[in-house]
This record gives sequence, C-alpha cells and structure tokens, in this order.
Amino acid sequence: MVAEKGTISINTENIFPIIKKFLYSDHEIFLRELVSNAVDATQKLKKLASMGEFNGELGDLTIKVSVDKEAKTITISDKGIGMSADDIKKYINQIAFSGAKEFLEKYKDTPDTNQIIGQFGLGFYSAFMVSENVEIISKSFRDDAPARWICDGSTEFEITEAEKAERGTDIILHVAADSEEFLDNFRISGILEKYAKFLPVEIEFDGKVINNPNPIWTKSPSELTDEDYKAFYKELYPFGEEPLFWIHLNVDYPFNLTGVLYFPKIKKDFQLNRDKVQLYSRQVFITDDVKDVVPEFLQMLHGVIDSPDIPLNVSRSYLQADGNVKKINSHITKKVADKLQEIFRNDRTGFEEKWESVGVFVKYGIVSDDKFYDRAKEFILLKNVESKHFTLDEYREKVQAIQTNKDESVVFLYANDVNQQDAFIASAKKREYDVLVMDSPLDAHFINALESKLEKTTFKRVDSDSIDKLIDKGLNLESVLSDDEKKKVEELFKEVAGANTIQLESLPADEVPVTIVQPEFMRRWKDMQRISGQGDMFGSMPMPNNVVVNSNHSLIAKLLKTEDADAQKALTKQLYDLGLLAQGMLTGADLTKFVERTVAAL
Ligand SMILES: Nc1ncnc2c1ncn2[C@@H]1O[C@H](COP(=O)(O)OP(=O)(O)OP(=O)(O)O)[C@@H](O)[C@H]1O
Repeated sequence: MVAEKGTISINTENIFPIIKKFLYSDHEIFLRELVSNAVDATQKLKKLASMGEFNGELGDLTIKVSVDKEAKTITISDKGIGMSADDIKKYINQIAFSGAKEFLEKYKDTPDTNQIIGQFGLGFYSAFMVSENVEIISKSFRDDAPARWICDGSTEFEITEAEKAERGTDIILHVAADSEEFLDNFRISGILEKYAKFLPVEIEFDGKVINNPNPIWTKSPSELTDEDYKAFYKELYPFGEEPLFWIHLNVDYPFNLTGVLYFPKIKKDFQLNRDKVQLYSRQVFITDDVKDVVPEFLQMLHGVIDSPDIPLNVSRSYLQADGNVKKINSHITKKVADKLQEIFRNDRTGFEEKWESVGVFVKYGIVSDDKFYDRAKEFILLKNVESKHFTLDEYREKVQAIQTNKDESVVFLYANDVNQQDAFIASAKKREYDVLVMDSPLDAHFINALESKLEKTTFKRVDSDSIDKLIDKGLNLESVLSDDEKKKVEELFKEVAGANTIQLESLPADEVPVTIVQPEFMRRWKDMQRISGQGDMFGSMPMPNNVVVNSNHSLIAKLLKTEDADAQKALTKQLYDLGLLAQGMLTGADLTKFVERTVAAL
C-alpha cells in the first residue's frame, strides 16, 4: 500500500464543549481568568502610555466586579485598552489566539513587559463554565466605535455596535441555572480574596478595594523593614504566630522567581499545617499545594512564591517534568541553607534558641535530601541532657576520648525520654559519659541518616543495653559466680521473665541488680516504621526485651544463698519487678501486686 499523509481535522463544534468543560476542573477559576484579563488590559494601557503610544487621560483604572442577583449577571469592568469589533474578532473569536502573547512579542524588548498574565488564549472561555450567555461591551483606546459581542457558548456569536462612553471592557456573564451559587456576594468575595488578593491593579467589589496591589515580594529587600515582613505575614495568615525569620527570594536568571519564605515556630509534634506556602504567577494566586515546586522538607515553611515560569494550569505530572520547576526547587533549598548558615555564623545563641523549630526543617532535609546534608553539616546541632548544643564536630571532639569502643567507633549515647530513662542516664553519668536528647518524632530517621554520613560513629539509646555493653571497651570484669551458679540464676529469672531474654553480665557491684533493656536495632526499626506511617506490621508485635542480670551484685549472691524455694522465687520476682519499674514497664495488676507485696514486707 502506498503511504498516505494527511491532516487530522478538528471539528470546532465538538471540541468547544470539551474546552469549556475540562479545561479547568474548578469552575470558580472563571473569575480568576476574567479578572486577570482585565488586569492585563489595564497594564497594557499603562505600558502604551509610558511609551507615548497612548496620550489620553488614564484616569481611575480600578477594576470593578459586581453581581446583580435579579438580572442574574456578574460583570467585570475595566478601563484598560478595550477592544474594537475587529479586535474582538481577532482575539476572542479565535480560540487559542492570545492577544497577550501577540502583545508580548511586539514589545518583548522593552522593560516591564513581563507583567502580562495571559499566555494561552483560552482563559476567556472559562466564562462559559458558569454562563448561559457571555456578553462583551468594549471601547478601544483607539477611539473606534464601541462594540458588543454576545455568544451562548455554541460556536455562533453576534457582533454589533454598542453604546459605551468610557474606554475599557465590560464582561457580562449571564449566569447559567446550574451556577447560581456564583450570584452570592460571599462566594464572589471569597473567590476574589483567594485569587486576586495581590493582583497589581486595584479591584473593587461591593464598594471596597479587595487587594493589595503592591505586596512586599514585588519590592526590593532594601526598601523593607522587619516590621514590613511581619505585617505581611499577618496579612497572609491573620491567625499565625510571629515567624522566626524569613528569606526574600529574588532571582531573574535562569528563571524568574520572587517571594518571601517564612520559618514558622514549630511545636514539638507536627501539627496539621494549614498555613501553607502560596504559589503565584505574576501576582495571580495559583495554588497552595506546592508539592514539587518547594522541596518536600520545606513544605512546612510559610509565605509566597511568585514565578511566571511556573505554568498557570498546574498539573502535577506537568510540574514534575518541568525543567524550571526542578531548578526552582534546588534554588530554594540552597537559599534556605545559606540563610541558616548565615544566622548560625552571626548569631549562634539566637540559632540555638530557634533550634527546636529550625531543627525540624534541618532534620527533615537531611533525611529526605542527600545534597542538603552537605550544605547543612556545619550547622546541624545536637542537644545534650544539660540542654547544651553542639555541632557534629564539637560533639565528637567532646566525647571521643572516653566514648570510643574497642572497635574504635565513637558511641553517641542518647535518651528519647529523659524522665523515663533517668536511671540509665545516671549510670552513663557515673562513667562521665555524655547523653544527647533525641525526642522528636523525626529523630529515628535523623539518627540513621547521621550514622550513614559520619564515619565510625554509632548512636545508642541509653536503655538499649547495660552501659558497659553500650560502650564496650573490651575490659570485661570477672564474674564472681561459677558457671553452675550462673545457670541457676538464669533459670530463676526465666521463670518470671516470660518471653524476654535473660542476659547475665559481670557489671560493677554498685550497678543495679536487674535492668530491662530494649535492643537498639529492633526498637529503632520499629520507630522508623511508625513515623513513616508504613503499616504497623511489626508495630503491634510485642518486642522482646533483654533482662540484664548483674551477676556481681550482692543481691544475686543473696538470691543463690536463699534456701527456701518460695522465698527464692519471691526475691527473683521482686528483683525483676524492680527492673521493670525503673523502665516504667510495671503496670496494671502486676504493679498493684508489687505494691501490696512491698507494703506487706515492711
Ligand atoms: N478585558 C479585556 N480587555 C481587552 N482585551 C481583552 C480582555 N479580555 C480578553 N482580551 C483579549 O482577548 C485575548 C484572549 O483572552 P484569553 O483570556 O482567552 O487568553 P489570554 O489572556 O491571552 O491567555 P490565557 O489563556 O493564559 O488567559 C487576550 O489576549 C486579549 O487580547
């Protein structure tokens, strides 16, 4: 068969309803699009005026939005460049022919042209998502006769001359029966509040200007004071607590990006984050779902990012593939790291005070982004039980002399619950060891990440073994017990200890007789699963503990000497329960019996 080539034909009558229906999943977007067009028309006029191509009076350029419940109309009026009948035919009747793009092409070499929002030539048609008929009444700045265009959403339209005294455009939406929700003032003001809050031209609704046309991210940091940044934060999040500090982003190469990111105070447990980073494109709100644009670990930041290089119709798969978005992502990471480093270097005390909040970002960053560790390693802080902070290098330097084990690995001891692990911390202190506090939900992952980065360093929770096993220097004490005696002790404890493993050790005589420890490896693995929210496959499984019996303690000698079998059992049980009690593991009926027994023995 001979190859045949051709062009696929598109039938406008069929494609039009598809555009209307599926272009935007969210119908409220129509207002964003129409108000953006009005802003564009106004900005174009200002631009022409600044170049001497328009010499008339600019006058009040406020854009007005109004709702007429009775007539069932929504009107968006601007005093921008307007359109003649020919302009309407050219720009409106040809779908996907963007006048904005044409304008940009024409003036691309002049300054400030990038303030125009439109790019696809589709936005106007979103009006049909909510309207039965859409009417345009417009008068061009060129003083051509005013024109009226009306269309019912089919491919047919009517264009006639109109009466209009003032320059500019009125877009009148005759709202369809299924969209009457948009005839509600609250609804409209809510939509404007969301999308138009920072548009660069004043927008009036219900007699009030609803926007701040000059938000701080459009200004230069040198014009701004701390108070300005704080006031803007309040404007964004009226109920938020004052932020810790902020970063003003200002990039124009290789992509355009402005914005202000705030570091919020973070409570210990991650609270649900309602105050999110907002994404704008030329001051038009796009979304507050900034996944992909902002690195995952920085999504807890607050503030605003504005980039014309982020496509307006944000779809996730599109964003992930977008080269600019990737660059933006790593730029933000770098900026955040630079800012943290600057504060760390210039104000160490202030940095330490903020560590509880800042640490959450840093830890999350280290866990989720390999490159971030290299940027952050200088200012990662560790806090010990005396609430002193150390960098990684400082801490290693501090503990290395006495906390190195026989394999030459430096052991960083930590507690995740200082109260509950007090007895273990006390034994560590007896050896003059230092103990860190690792009590944030991220710490299990953070510790793992650090172990993989730091050479010859292991983290061990203070209660995961007896202290001389945690930092095993290979200097084993002799046991005072014979092998037979050891066996006997083991049997006695086996009877009371259920599924737990008995571990006889020759510890110094002044260490406690019985300790219950939770092996580091299993426990940490379980913690990590819990925080990653991965099914609780092992989470609900009871974890066997190790019962460390100090064979050198005098009470163990006494236990062996006790001849009466019941008395021997009772003493074993008492010692075991004391071990559980020290770990906060003695509860319920066992605790009640323990108290009764102890009282009876007094
Ligand atoms: N209020 C208005 N005043 C003057 N011209 C307008 C107005 N609204 C629309 N236009 C003209 O119609 C064109 C098409 O508008 P439309 O919203 O469909 O696309 P766009 O704004 O160019 O791009 P996008 O699809 O990104 O919004 C605009 O580029 C502009 O030339």
